Formats: sequence, structure tokens, C-alpha cells
Amino acid sequence: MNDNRVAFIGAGNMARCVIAAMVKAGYPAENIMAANRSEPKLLALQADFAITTSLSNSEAARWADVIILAVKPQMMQQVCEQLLAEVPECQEKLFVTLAAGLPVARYEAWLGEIRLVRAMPNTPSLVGLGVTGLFPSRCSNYERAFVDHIFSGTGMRVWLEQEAQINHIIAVTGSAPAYFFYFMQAMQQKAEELGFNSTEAKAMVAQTALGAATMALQSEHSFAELRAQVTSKGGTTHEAVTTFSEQGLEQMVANAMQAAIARAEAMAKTL
Ligand SMILES: NC(=O)C1=CN([C@@H]2O[C@H](COP(=O)(O)OP(=O)(O)OC[C@H]3O[C@@H](n4cnc5c(N)ncnc54)[C@H](O)[C@@H]3O)[C@@H](O)[C@H]2O)C=CC1
Ligand SMILES: O=C(O)[C@@H]1CCC=N1
Repeated sequence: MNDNRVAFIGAGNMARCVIAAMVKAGYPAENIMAANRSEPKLLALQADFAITTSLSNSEAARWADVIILAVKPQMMQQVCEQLLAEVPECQEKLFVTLAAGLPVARYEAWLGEIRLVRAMPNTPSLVGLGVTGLFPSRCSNYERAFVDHIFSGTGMRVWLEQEAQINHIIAVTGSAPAYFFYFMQAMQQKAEELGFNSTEAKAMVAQTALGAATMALQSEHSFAELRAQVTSKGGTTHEAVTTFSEQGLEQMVANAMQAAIARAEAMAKTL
């Protein structure tokens, strides 16, 4: 499977995360190319992962067996239409798109009835601890297996049966690293107010998050049971957790996740 040539169109944050995971998992760097409209990110990818790069999307698409679309959703139509105009044979290649929001039907309007996988990774893919949602359209079993192989180094893969679930996984995993970073940022701020310096506050908060997540993954207990283990009767945790609860944490989280889904649905209509 490592013989297939994989080209990324767009070499930003998410492309870097996936490329890092592929290379770390042993995908040959000579079979990965990244194209971007400006040079600095390409030079950094070359330096860090020894992949090939190009300032031309068409050159990358011509070279590739598999084309991974990794530009922002707002750029996607222009990129796809230009690819089809300059590399008509790209229609025969396997496409993967990382973009939020845009449904398969939109790519078919721009590129024809292509074989396409919508992938929704998240940034912890960079360190092999990501979650990637995947929805295939018109793909063979081999192509599905190949895309699973591409993302194998990113972490957990979840194949979805309904396209609408991609919007749900955006809320649950795609956007979610930002929720945790926001929570940790708030904790760091308070820790600093309490007198810890910025470096130690960040490290303490991140280590606590890592410890909690690792325990949750390794334990049979639910999140609620693990929380109960920390919460002594009449103790300090009870006061903190009651404050979260009284101030509506659960509803706030649900509202935020629903807002992410609503935005993905709106993008499908407006982009
Ligand atoms: N950042 C994240 O956590 C996640 C992002 N995504 C999706 O991944 C895609 C990329 O997002 P990011 O990497 O965060 O954005 P980014 O802005 O970091 O990267 C996009 C890259 O595309 C390049 N670009 C723009 N127009 C271009 C063109 N015409 N030809 C070639 N390159 C062009 C930009 O220079 C930039 O380097 C988006 O569609 C987003 O929805 C999906 C899951 C998570
Ligand atoms: O914020 C966004 O739209 C993208 C998709 C999921 C994470 N980042």
C-alpha cells in the first residue's frame, strides 16, 4: 500500500498533522507531495519530513494516485475547478477531503462522480493521538482500506455510515481539541493568579489533563464514576464541581457542540 503516491493540496495545519503521522507510521516520504500557494510552509515540511513539495496544485495532482484536499472550505470550489480544468484525468484518481461542511454532492458538482472519502481528523493526529471520522463515497474496499492505512498513524479511525455523521464528529472530535485547550487555558490563567509561573502552570494543567484522559481510556469506569473517585464528601472537589454544575456547564457544552454542527450545516448550504 505504501507504493501509492499521495498529494496534499494545501499544506497548512491539518495537512502537516496528517503528513507527520504518515511519516512516523512509516509511509515513504518520497511518495508524499504537498502543494501550497506560498512557499514557507512547504520549506518547513521539506525540512521536517523530507517530502516533496510544489507551488503547483496541478503538478501535485498529475503526480499523485491519491489527492488529499486540505484547503479551507471557502477555497475548495476554486481549487477543485482549477484542478479539473488543468488536470482532467484527476477524475480517475481517488480523492480525500479534510474540509468541514462541504458535502459529497458539492465535490461531484465541481469534479464529477469521483471516488471520494470525506475525512475529519483532529490536530492531536500530529502526535498519533487523534481521532479521524471517515465517510466513503463510490470507493472500492481496497480504496477504503488504503485511506484507513493513510490515517493509521493519526490515531483512532471511525468509519461512518451516514454522511450527516461527519458534522456530528466535527463537534465531538474535530473541533474538540480547542474545547480542551480553552478549558486548560482558563485553568492556567487562574493558576497564574494564584502565583504559579506560566511554565509550571501550563505543565501542571496539561499533565493533569493527560493523566485524567489516560485514566479514562484505561479504565472500565464511566467519566461520572471516575469523577466520583476524586470527589470526597464535604471536600474541595465537591465545591468546584457544584460550581460548574450550578453555572450550567453541561448545557453550555451541549450548546457549543450544537453550534459547531449548525455551522457545518450552514457551510454546506452557503459555500
Ligand atoms: N485545523 C483543524 O483542526 C482541522 C481542519 N480541518 C479542515 O482542514 C482544512 C485545512 O484546514 P487548516 O489546515 O486548519 O487550514 P490552514 O489555513 O492552516 O491551511 C490551508 C492551507 O491551504 C493553502 N491554500 C489556500 N489556498 C490555496 C490554493 N488555492 N492552492 C493551494 N494551497 C492553498 C494555504 O496557504 C494554507 O497553507 C479545512 O478545510 C478544515 O475544515 C479538518 C479537521 C480539523
Ligand atoms: O474549525 C473548523 O472549521 C475546522 C474543522 C474542525 C476543526 N477545525
